[in-house]
Amino acid sequence: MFVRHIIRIPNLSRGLATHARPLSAVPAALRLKTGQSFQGRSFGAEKSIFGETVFSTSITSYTESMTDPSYRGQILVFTTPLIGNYGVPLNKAPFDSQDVGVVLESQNIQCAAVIVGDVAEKFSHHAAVESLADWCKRHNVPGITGVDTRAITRLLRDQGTTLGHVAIGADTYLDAPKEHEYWDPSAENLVDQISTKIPYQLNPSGSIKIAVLDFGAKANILRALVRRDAAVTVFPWNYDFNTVRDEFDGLFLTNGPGDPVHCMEAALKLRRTLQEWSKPIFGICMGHQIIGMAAGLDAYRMTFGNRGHNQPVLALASAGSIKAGRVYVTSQNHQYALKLQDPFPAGWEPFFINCNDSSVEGIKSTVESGKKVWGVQFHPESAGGPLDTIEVSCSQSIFEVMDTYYTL
Ligand SMILES: NC(=O)CC[C@H](N)C(=O)O
Repeated sequence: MFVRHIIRIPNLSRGLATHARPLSAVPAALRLKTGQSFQGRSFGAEKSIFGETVFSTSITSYTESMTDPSYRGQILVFTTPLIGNYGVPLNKAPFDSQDVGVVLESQNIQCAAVIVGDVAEKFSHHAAVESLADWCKRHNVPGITGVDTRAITRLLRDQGTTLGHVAIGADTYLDAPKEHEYWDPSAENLVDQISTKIPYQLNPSGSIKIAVLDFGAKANILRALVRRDAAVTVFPWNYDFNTVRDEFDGLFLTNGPGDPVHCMEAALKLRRTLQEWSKPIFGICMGHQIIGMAAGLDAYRMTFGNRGHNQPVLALASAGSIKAGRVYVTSQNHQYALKLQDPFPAGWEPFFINCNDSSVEGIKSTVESGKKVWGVQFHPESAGGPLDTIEVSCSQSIFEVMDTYYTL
């Protein structure tokens, strides 16, 4: 009996530590436009790139963060020292009417590069099929390991998000780029590069019809809608929803990369929707910023933004299962925020506020306005991140907006 039991143990071998290919000793350096430089070793693609250097305080979910389209153009520094220890899963789900066909947040790695203190050369997870280094190599994304990410983070916290150059191999011996050579992703309309070009549908036989404006949607946002049996139609970010709005029960605006000012066109179209349409509208992150701009609020660039899965937000109003005065721990990834102005535009009120920096974390239409509109700066759909707001906040997404304000 005992022997038989032991013989079965190899079934568990997928969960045991797996050795990835040993890392190369190719030198690598992160050079910041402000002059500082950090030397380390290359992993992933041996290719030098430019980008905007940001840090994330998330402890897990490097695979979800790296495939989140909102990280496009960014050099992502992880403050957690050991990254890669559970490898990378096969990023494929059945591509059918229910799903966009991935298990992570999009098909590709979206960030421009990753910077880690110590990349794991061994990985261990039952779903892992490759190492972080091999995954980066396959996607032509460079990484640097062996740098003091704490020092980089302290710098970025003081001087703000900074343009950077990831130099690999021979490039590390060359002079740092001149100031004007640094590429600034926020000057481009990144949303236009990533948004779907043509409308498509998920779960067409769903019981409630939701239109989604795609600014660079994380897959889990679409899954969250389908899971609640929505028939989801995903439109390009600048599609004029006003031309089809009679066919829908609700409108959802997704997350997305870059400066929201490039999407002013969408905010202006939404302004008309807000004036003429009274069905529920809900937005996450970029979607929330677009709703705010349509309502007449300004968006501004924060010093270093908020990226991580441990951001506390205070609810200022009660609505649905949200209780005023409660703090919720949330997942975030943003550089811009809506300006807290006093008074708020007529018919609107702040909904959540960040406990660390007092930035606006949510807005909503007032009950008196008769509208049913919410936006949250954080990611209630939480992939990755704490599940706190999945249960208790507006993460019930547009459905909770609907439940809160009217019965379907
Ligand atoms: N995750 C997002 O949607 C981010 C929104 C916007 N690109 C920002 O950085 O603030």
